[in-house]
Amino acid sequence: MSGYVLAIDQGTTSSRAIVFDDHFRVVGVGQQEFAQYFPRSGWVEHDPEDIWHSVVETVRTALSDASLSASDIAGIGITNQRETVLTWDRATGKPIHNAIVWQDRRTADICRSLQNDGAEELITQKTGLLIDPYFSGTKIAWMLDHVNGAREKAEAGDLAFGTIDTFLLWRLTGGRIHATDTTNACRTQLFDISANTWDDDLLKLLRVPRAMLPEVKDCDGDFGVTDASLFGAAIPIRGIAGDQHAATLGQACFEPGMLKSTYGTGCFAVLNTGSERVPSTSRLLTTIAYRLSGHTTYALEGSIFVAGAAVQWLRDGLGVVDRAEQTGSMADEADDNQDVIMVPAFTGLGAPWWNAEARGAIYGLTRKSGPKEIARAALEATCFQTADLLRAMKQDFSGAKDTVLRVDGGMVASDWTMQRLADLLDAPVDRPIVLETTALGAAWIAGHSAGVWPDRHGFTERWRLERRFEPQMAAVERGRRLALWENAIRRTLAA
Ligand SMILES: Nc1ncnc2c1ncn2[C@@H]1O[C@H](COP(=O)(O)OP(=O)(O)O)[C@@H](O)[C@H]1O
Ligand SMILES: O=P(O)(O)OC[C@H](O)CO
Repeated sequence: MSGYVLAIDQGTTSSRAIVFDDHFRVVGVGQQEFAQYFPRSGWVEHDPEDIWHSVVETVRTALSDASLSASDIAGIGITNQRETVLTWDRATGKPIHNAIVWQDRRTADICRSLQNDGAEELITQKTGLLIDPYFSGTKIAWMLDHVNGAREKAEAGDLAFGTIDTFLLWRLTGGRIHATDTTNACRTQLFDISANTWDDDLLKLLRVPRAMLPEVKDCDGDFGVTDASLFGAAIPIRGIAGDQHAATLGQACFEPGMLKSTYGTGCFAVLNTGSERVPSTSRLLTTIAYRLSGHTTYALEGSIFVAGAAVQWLRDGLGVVDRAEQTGSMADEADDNQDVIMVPAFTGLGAPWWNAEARGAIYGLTRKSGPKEIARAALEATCFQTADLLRAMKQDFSGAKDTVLRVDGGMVASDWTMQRLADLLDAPVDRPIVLETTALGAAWIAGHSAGVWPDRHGFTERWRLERRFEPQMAAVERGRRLALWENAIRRTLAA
């Protein structure tokens, strides 16, 4: 059988399909951005049909870019933006509402009342998560309560719930398979990460009918085959993982203490903690890193909602840049005597603060401040937030002490940001040659599960460093800047 594997990477702002050969080289790519809908302040939606069409079209583009046909592909791996919620009619396959995206804050009130009812302990004990609108549970309840007749239909088993992977799987298999994997399930707030099952107490608490839930499989489970009419031949679907979990695998973070951070729309740092759950005392998430062939590996995760999204805002909101890559040279030229600090809490603050109501702020503006200082502040905010996460990880897990950070995602193209990251973390930052690590991780699951790619040891040997960024900033300056950030965070939380 051929060693070609296709990864579908369905992200927050774009869908990508990438064909890899058996040397893990990219041989074909398709990519499409799609519309973001902001119907009200703090609400974020996607049109499910946009997502579906972008996936089908990018797969076709990637195949033709690679000069391959569907029958040349040994397996598909799906990876996706997590927590985003979809519900569709089982009979027609039609979604009952737009997808409610992970960034969406509309369920802040439901979360507050869960908190007031003292539900957090149960949720954290079973799921490793906290109460925040970020997760899927309250979003599903909102959809069932706000679409006419939805709750009754869901209880009767006529509606299906799914995160993006599940929706794509349903459509790709012509409505034959309703399933997800453990990494996507574990972000819903409905899944017991120790027992590896949906949990009745949580379903009751969040008012989600069991009849609408998908079957949960290991990441390397058998997810059926694509409908032959879509790409010209049926392709086996041999792997699924949420994007941050796939990136953890793509970065070959197989050993406890290994850490990766992905800088896309948001930033998600995942620290492998091995086969035991490690509870967090610093308000990080305990989550499933991956589950392969019946064995669960756990992780601590720090989730930041705005990273590259702040750069997008400079481009699309403020209009001070035409292209994201201009921000690096602007930051380089910014005035060193101005301490402009941005807290990009556009949709609240994630780890370790978890404040759904916080909103963005810029501090330290003077009459001399301009686009360059603001661009630097946007890039540096991502580094400051990562420093908060790393500090929390070191508190929670002794194996994180001398950790090197492996980075990936669109924003790591910025040398300025990576150097500032190493400076503020006071730790080395490693950027690999293959930056499509999310897609590569999904491809590895599928390739290995299909029997055409090597095991984790063979895969690890082939991980290649492109550049290491070593810390260069003087300790006094690092301390001064981190203090400026702490002050800015304190004022934002108090506002
Ligand atoms: N050179 C750059 N400097 C800073 N930010 C960048 C650069 N290139 C891309 N980005 C940011 O990276 C993000 C895109 O990364 P990507 O991994 O594709 O995101 P996602 O998977 O969330 O859709 C965008 O928010 C963009 O603003
Ligand atoms: O699409 P990304 O890369 O911003 O990732 C989104 C995350 O999975 C949300 O938890």
